[in-house]
This record gives sequence, C-alpha cells and structure tokens, in this order.
Amino acid sequence: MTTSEKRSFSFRLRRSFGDGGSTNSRNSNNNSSTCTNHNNHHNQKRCSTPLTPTSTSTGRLEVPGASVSRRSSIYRKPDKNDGGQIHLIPDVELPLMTFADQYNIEKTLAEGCFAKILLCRHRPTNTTVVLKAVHAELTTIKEFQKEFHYNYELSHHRHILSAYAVAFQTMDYFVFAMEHAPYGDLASNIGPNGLHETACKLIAEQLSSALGFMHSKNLVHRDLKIENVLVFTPDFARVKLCDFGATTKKGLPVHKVKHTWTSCVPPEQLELIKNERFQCLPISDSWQFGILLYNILTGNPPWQAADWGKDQAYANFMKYEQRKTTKVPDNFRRFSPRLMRCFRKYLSHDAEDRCKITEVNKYMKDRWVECRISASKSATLISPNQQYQDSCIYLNQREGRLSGDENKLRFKRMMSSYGLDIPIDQTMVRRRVWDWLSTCDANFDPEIESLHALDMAQ
Ligand SMILES: Nc1ncnc2c1ncn2[C@@H]1O[C@H](COP(=O)(O)OP(=O)(O)OP(=O)(O)O)[C@@H](O)[C@H]1O
Repeated sequence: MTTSEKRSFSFRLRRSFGDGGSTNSRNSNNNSSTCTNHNNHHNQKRCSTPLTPTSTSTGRLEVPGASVSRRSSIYRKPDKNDGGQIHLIPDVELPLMTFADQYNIEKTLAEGCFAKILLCRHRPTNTTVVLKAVHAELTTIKEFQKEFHYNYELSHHRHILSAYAVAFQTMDYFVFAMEHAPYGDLASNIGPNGLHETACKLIAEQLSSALGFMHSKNLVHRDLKIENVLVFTPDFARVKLCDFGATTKKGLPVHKVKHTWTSCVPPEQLELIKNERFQCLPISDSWQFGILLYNILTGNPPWQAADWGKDQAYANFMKYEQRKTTKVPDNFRRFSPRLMRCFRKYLSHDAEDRCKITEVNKYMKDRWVECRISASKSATLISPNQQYQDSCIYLNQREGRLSGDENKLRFKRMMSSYGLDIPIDQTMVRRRVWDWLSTCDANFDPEIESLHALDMAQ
C-alpha cells in the first residue's frame, strides 16, 4: 500500500506489538445478499440455539470441520445458480453477556473503527480464542450474522480461518469467536522487499485454493488484501484467509467495499460514481489476487490506483497488458515471462478477460523472479537451498569461483596490460559497487547476506 494510503488510515488503526493488522474497514453495503429462511431445518436448529461457548453438546468450543458431517450444507452440491444452503443466513439469537462472564482478555491484537480483535482465554474450556468484536452501533445485526455465518460455514476449508460456533452480544459489540493465528497477518510478515519466491508460491497456492472453494459456492470474498491473510507457520506453509465482512453471493448488486486500499480496487469499480451499484462477480477476487501476488513478491502494490489517466505505473502496465507495447513496465522487470503471462491474466483491465482464481496453479513449476537482488528477512526464514536463487547470490557465486586473491591478481594484470598499474582504493571500489547495486534496483536490501560476503571478499 502506498504511503499516502497508509497515512490516511493511520488515525484509526492501532496494532499491538506487530501482531495485528488493520481493522480499518467494514463493508456496510451488501446486505442484499442476506437471506433468511425460517422454514429451513438447519436454520431453525441454529436459530433456536444461542451460540454461546457453553452451548455445544460436548461442552467444548467447536469448529465445524471436526464436528459437522460432510453431508452438512456446505458439502452439498450447489444448485446451478446457487451455492446451496450456504446462502441461507439464519437469524442467530445472540445472548447478551459481558466479556468478563467467560473470557479473560489477554491482548488487543488489532483495533479499528469497526471492530476489535481480542486475544482471549475462554475460562470454562481453558481455550485460547480470538474474539472479533464488531461495534454494534456501526453495523447491523444482519451484517454481523452474515459475516459470522459465512466464516463459520467456510471454516471447513483448510485455508480459511476457523470460526467457532460461538456468537454473543455485549452492550456495545456483536462478537464471534475464531482460532488464533500466532504469526498475525501477511502485512506484518512482509519485509520492504517482499518475500522469497518459494514463500510466495506457497501462499498463492493456499489462497487460490481457499478462494476457489468460495467461488465454487458462488461466494465472492471482495476484500482480499495482505491484512486479510493470517499466518500460522513462519515458513508460510500454513496461511488462512479471513474477514468475510464483505463476502457476497455472486451476481447480487453491491456497492464498492468501503475503506479498502485503492490499489486493491479493480479498474471497473474505480470508474463507478458514488453509490452506484454493480454486479458482484468472482473476477474482482481475481484482480485482488493479482495485486496481492505482486505485493508479496515485492513488498508494495504495483500502483496506487488502477486509473490509467492518473497513475503512470498503471498506464504503463495497461499498455503492456493490452499488447500496445512489448516493453515490460519497469516495476515488473524482475519477473519471468511466464509470471508476466500470469499477471496479464489476473490484472487484465477488461474484467471479462480476467482468469479464474485458480489459474496461478499452472505456473507453480515455473521460475517467477529473474533478476531479483533482494530478499526480505522473512524470506530468509525459508532459507532456500537452490542455487542462483537471485542475481545477487548468483553474482556472488560467480565471484566465488575464483578466490579473492586470484581475482585481485587478474584485475591487476588486466590493468597493467592497459598501462594502468595504480594501487586500488578498496573503500572506493566498495562504495562504487554499493552505489551501482542500489541504482540497479530501488528495492536493494543492504542487509542481504551474500552482499556482505562480497564485501568481505574484497
Ligand atoms: N484470528 C486471528 N488471529 C490473529 N490475528 C487476527 C485474527 N483475526 C484478525 N486478526 C488481525 O486483525 C486484523 C483485522 O481483522 P479483520 O480483517 O477480521 O477485521 P476488520 O475490522 O473486518 O478489518 P478490515 O475490514 O479492515 O479488513 C487482521 O488484519 C489481523 O491482523
């Protein structure tokens, strides 16, 4: 996200100890997808049961995957134009209680205008949970029920955050419980230069699976961004999609998601006038997936806004994407032709030309980054063993084929063959190499280990 975007959000964002992410938006406009069916057996059962932590039959907090049979609504084959019963949002009865009745609040993980994310201990079961407490004044009960319902029903998927069958209200909040992601969100794990290709592939695979699952149920997430991807293992082998506040059934009329980063807004939505509605389609997730992919690979979004009239970075990409030029935009130059092909499909200006969310799987065996000279600290957690992972290491390894002394000797010999037998100022050489490298790539990371090795060799 851009600096200006960051600034505009900072006044309503509070993170705690690098754990959280932004809780800066609440979509308040897609209630049209909310649908209640009181005749439905499944719904009746859930409506009549207040979802408090003690209401489960086992007396334990329950996540659907473990306790609900595979015949439950989510696994039923969707009707032709529907996602099955998943779209029937029950009127869940929310018992009134205080947090202190059953929970010890250990920490506020994130806090924004609309919701607080609290790390808690549920005393009766001695379970660590995260409570999402949405300000009751800023949302409707229908909206809250919709978010909770979709999160709970989608929890079966391995890469979707699990919600417990626990929801209640306090005087000020509507609250539901979910599992805790120990490493926070992707935003707090990506260094200024992005993650290593290996990690990005892992993340892409998991997210495309989660979103593909949602799309198969005719659901569109609509708010995919790095803050809405939670990290469960430091090597990113387990990440999960969260925040279903904007999730909507495919085909319904919606407004733009409010308070999201403009870089995440697809071009066709940027063009809309205020309060104009449009049809909710999965291709908006595809767009956001493309942005997220670029974001995790580089540490930044590719442009501020997909507005070719105002944003030169987007205009350059659009010309390339629409084959009006063969010049790869500067900020994409590090990527392989295969990945560029993939980006073209996700970030197509014309929404109809955009690919399905799972397209990225066709590119998993390809090399993605070609001339990358930097890696973030978190990327080094993966500690890739492959040779020539990036140009910097490559440079270093080529250098390494001859010992430092041999190199110096060769260099001296070459200089004297030109009649330039002058002493070499090593400090100057080092400074010039650093300068040159930093002009090669704005994302140059001076901490990269291999560069230090190069430095040492001199
Ligand atoms: N289960 C969890 N474990 C750890 N951190 C979490 C969890 N859920 C949410 N968070 C943190 O809280 C942040 C906000 O959560 P969430 O997106 O659900 O709230 P929100 O108010 O809907 O925010 P927004 O709409 O801006 O995305 C996340 O970006 C993440 O950093």
